[in-house]
Amino acid sequence: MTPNVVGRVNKGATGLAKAASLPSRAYVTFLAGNGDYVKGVVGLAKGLRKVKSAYPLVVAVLPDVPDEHRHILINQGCIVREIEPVYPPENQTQFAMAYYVINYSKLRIWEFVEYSKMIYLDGDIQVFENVDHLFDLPDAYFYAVMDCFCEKSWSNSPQYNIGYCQQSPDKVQWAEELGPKPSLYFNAGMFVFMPSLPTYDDLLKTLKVTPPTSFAEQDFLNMFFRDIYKPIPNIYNLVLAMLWRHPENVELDKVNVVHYCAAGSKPWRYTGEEENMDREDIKRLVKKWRDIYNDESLDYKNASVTNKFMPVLLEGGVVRYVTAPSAA
Ligand SMILES: O=c1ccn([C@@H]2O[C@H](COP(=O)(O)OP(=O)(O)O[C@H]3O[C@H](CO)[C@H](O)[C@H](O)[C@H]3O)[C@@H](O)[C@H]2O)c(=O)[nH]1
Ligand SMILES: O[C@H]1[C@H](O)[C@@H](O)[C@H](O)[C@@H](O)[C@H]1O
Ligand SMILES: [Mn+2]
Repeated sequence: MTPNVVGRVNKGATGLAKAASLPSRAYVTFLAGNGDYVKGVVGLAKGLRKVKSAYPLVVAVLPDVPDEHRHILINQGCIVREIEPVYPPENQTQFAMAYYVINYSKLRIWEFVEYSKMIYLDGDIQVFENVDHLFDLPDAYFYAVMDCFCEKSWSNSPQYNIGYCQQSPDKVQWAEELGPKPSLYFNAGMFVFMPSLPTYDDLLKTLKVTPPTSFAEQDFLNMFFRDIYKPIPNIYNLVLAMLWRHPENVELDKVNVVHYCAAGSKPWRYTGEEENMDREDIKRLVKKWRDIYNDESLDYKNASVTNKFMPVLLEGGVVRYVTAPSAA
């Protein structure tokens, strides 16, 4: 099989030949509905451009994303791919938090096998440093950042109830009477994975016989990839609650990727009124996101030619996206 191609092309034909031997890689995010998450994805596309990521951003959109939003994304250089929704087994959605049920559809990204490796990023994530090196992590593992159990969103869990968090496992010890200590648990807003049709089939088959739980596909992915999960440092997905729950574990100046997942922290609708939102560090991070979102020089149409993805026609008429040849 011809290897898939996405890569930085530096110089004309030599560059293309080189690109043809590169594995194909892309960032991928997920978009549902006609609300304002499209702003998050635009911010993310511009953030990836700002840090000169060599790989495109694929947006997996549900059918309910309006054309107008799809056009906004295409005009920002994104590759828009429609996916069908995935629902948990019938009549069982009450066990997952309603807001998260739609996230099961994220499982469709395992079908994107024209890419050999992808980095999934939620639409409420921003990248402040280039993290392309994460694509070079050894294959065959599932990489993500460990979550924190201290926010109210976890209040239905035994962890929250006894005050146990894997981020500070010595503060409150796991209570053995609750059963075996839970495996390491990741936040599913960011992960490095390898699309694969056998894995995709297995994911969907397993989902059919797995009762939904509070954090929907996040719980499911944690269960499914338990044996190959490798934690990576929290600089690759800073869950904002870490700033007030585990400040000793955070080196803010080293953080590459920020996840605006705390209640009230979405930068495109931030008011500062919710709990913890008037912190100086939060205000600074929201401003950093907004500066990128509002920076017109980062719009695809204004981006320098070396930082744009261009479709090229390869042998067999296959279209792949590569960055444009530099003018040099
Ligand atoms: O109306 C919506 C809601 C969500 N999303 C997409 O779904 C993602 C997940 O939603 P949130 O970012 O609002 O959720 P959280 O970060 O609080 O949720 C976390 O837990 C979820 C459990 O389902 C998912 O695993 C999610 O990736 C993980 O970051 C969004 O970023 C966005 O990409 C939309 O497009 N439209
Ligand atoms: O994915 C969820 C979500 O991001 C919540 O906002 C956060 O409190 C949880 O820790 C996390 O598991
Ligand atoms: Mn999120």
